[in-house]
Amino acid sequence: MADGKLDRDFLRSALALMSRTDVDRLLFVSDHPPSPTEIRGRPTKRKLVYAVSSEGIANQLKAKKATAVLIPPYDYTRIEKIKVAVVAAQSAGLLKDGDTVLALCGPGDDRVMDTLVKLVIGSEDPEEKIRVDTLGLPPEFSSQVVESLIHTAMEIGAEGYEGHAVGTIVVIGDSTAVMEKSRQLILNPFQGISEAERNALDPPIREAIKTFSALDGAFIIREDGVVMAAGRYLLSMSRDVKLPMGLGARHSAAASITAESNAVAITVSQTTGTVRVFREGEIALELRQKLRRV
Ligand SMILES: Nc1ncnc2c1ncn2[C@@H]1O[C@H](COP(=O)(O)OP(=O)(O)OP(=O)(O)O)[C@@H](O)[C@H]1O
Repeated sequence: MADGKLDRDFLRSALALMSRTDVDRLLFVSDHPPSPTEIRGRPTKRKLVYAVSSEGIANQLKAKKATAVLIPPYDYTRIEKIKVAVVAAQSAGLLKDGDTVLALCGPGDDRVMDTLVKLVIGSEDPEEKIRVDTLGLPPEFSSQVVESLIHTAMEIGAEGYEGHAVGTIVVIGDSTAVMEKSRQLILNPFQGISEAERNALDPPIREAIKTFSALDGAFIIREDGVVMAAGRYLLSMSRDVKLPMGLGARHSAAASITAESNAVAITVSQTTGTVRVFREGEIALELRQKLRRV
């Protein structure tokens, strides 16, 4: 049976592994950072990256010269939380291909850490269950745009719209081709708004995306975050896609558009709330929810 001492020893052992030269980063995925006494004197604390779900905690850590990234505050499984934290750290430029990362997290509110995962960024090993590396975005993409839209998708999956589960597709990049391969289903709510005022990097625009996710059709977004349209029906029906059984028209349309263009598509399943990122006709990242709130 676990007791407090075992938990403390587990944490200490994980922190001790950080000092190995073949470990590049330790991702500490929790809103409860270890106490200063646990960290004090560890020469390798610069390898520590905290992934926290509140801006307040992130700011406190940054004030202490620690490195912190923000992840959405939803109750995902441990592995999903680690995946999101890795995406956030990658997008902040804290991880690079080939880095060996240890990620620590726990269940629920993460007071007790009980899971330690080792992963290599960019590894193609099919045995590796965490495939965040395969996102491998082309250089024209802003990882900040993609990451913030993944977070928005997770919020849509967790919260829905006014208590109802909703699903949606967000297509990012290669927007001229994507517009050609889609048609308008409803009036485009973003039409007539200047480019500067419809960028998904702005929180109010992401809020608008959450609201409009209740409408039918897909969002089309340029690499730099400018929202080109909402309510688009994707016309692509590529045979060149790999989809697991059980996924329907929405996921197939998202996979197809990425097979037929250089775009990336993020889907939120209305049925399960699962967020998937598609690239080149395949799922590159899958984030399942532990508990649905709607
Ligand atoms: N080609 C398309 N372009 C844009 N939206 C689409 C397209 N095809 C389907 N959808 C949207 O997906 C919705 C759900 O379709 P379906 O149930 O077949 O998808 P699914 O892949 O099983 O996804 P979910 O898990 O959300 O149910 C449709 O009502 C429609 O709003």
